[in-house]
Amino acid sequence: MSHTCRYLIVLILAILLFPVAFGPRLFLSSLPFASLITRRTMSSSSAYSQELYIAQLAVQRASILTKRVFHEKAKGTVDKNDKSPVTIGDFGAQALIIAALRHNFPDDAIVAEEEAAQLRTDENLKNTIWDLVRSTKLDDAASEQALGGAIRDADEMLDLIDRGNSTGGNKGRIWAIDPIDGTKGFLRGGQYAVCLGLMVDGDVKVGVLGCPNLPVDDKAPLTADIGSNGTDDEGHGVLFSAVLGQGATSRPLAASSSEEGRAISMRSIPSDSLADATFCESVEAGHSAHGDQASIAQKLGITKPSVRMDSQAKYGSIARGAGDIYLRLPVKATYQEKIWDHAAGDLIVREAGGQVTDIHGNRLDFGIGRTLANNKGVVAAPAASHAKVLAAVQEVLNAKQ
Ligand SMILES: Nc1ncnc2c1ncn2[C@@H]1O[C@H](COP(=O)(O)OS(=O)(=O)O)[C@@H](OP(=O)(O)O)[C@H]1O
Ligand SMILES: [Mg+2]
Ligand SMILES: [Mg+2]
Ligand SMILES: [Mg+2]
Repeated sequence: MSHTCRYLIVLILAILLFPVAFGPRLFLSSLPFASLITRRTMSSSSAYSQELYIAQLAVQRASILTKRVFHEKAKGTVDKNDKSPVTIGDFGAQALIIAALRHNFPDDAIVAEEEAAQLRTDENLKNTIWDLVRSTKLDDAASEQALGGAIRDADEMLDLIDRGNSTGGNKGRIWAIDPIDGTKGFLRGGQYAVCLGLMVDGDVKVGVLGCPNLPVDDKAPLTADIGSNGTDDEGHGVLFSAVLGQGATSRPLAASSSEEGRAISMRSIPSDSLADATFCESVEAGHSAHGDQASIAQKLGITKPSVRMDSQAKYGSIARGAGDIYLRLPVKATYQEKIWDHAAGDLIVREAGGQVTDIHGNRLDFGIGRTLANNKGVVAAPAASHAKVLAAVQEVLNAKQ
């Protein structure tokens, strides 16, 4: 074998073995769009890793938009048919999340809270939202590219918002979006959450909650937070995530996508010492029955006052042990809870060691449409004490009949 031939063989072997010797991450990082490629390749080992990655980025980007609305804009509040408020932040965040999902998972169905009908007849409102949407981007260009980049024009934005009109069900892949959960809290400067969940055949597999006004610190004490906060300072903004069977995590909402989440878990409180527990409930008395909830707490020997906060921030807070129990007892027998108000939070709490059921003890059924028509109310607690909490719920409700 000639020298040249030997030299060529050594060179070819060196090229082939380089990635093995120095690790695929190093090799891939030398290619264009490196962070995107490494992220996709390296995280593909666990189930739903790509869905989680995109969902986290989409929620981060939408949260940037909602914070901009809070700080920079008149909120553009309009009343929906049911008299609940919706703001330019709700529409804009929904458009951005759906754009990211359509780019990455074009065949998936989407159930989202808002619709574009009002924007189609109000040019001013449409243009204000379009202005926000087209100018809201993630700082990191590779992450922005992973979400598919900019939406083409205002009309495409309206069509994207209306892509969230799936009827839901228990077949196939369906995303549930609440672009701003706790809109009233958002308007008050209190708690709100940007919520995204993926259901497959009716079962929630991935859940992500962006909570811009919760403390980053998982150990921060839970305080009733009914407004005037909206500080958005250094210590606020947390992203909760969970994948079925893989646990739940939290990380700063402003963190880069390469930052690993911290594992979170519910406090383990023995069912015979619930007196120390902290329970959370809605701020709005029209959304859950404060009186019944107070009676249940009393029955359980809970002495601390309830912590009232808006939105699925309640699920995130109990999942990281800042609180323990979330009670949402129906005010009106006819109200059907919406799947986007619970999908992400339900999974995050269960993956953190909790149990979530309705007042009858049934798991929430996300597979029958846009609402939880098979369920009434919500009872979320650490798995070991859920039965005791549920018994107290039923005693109080039965005594009323
Ligand atoms: N009557 C009734 N009963 C129960 N729930 C209702 C009711 N009406 C509205 N909603 C939904 O409540 C969502 C707000 O969540 P919370 O109740 O947890 O927060 S709040 O304290 O009331 O703001 C809120 O979500 P957003 O609209 O996304 O803010 C509503 O979907
Ligand atoms: Mg709403
Ligand atoms: Mg909601
Ligand atoms: Mg909402």
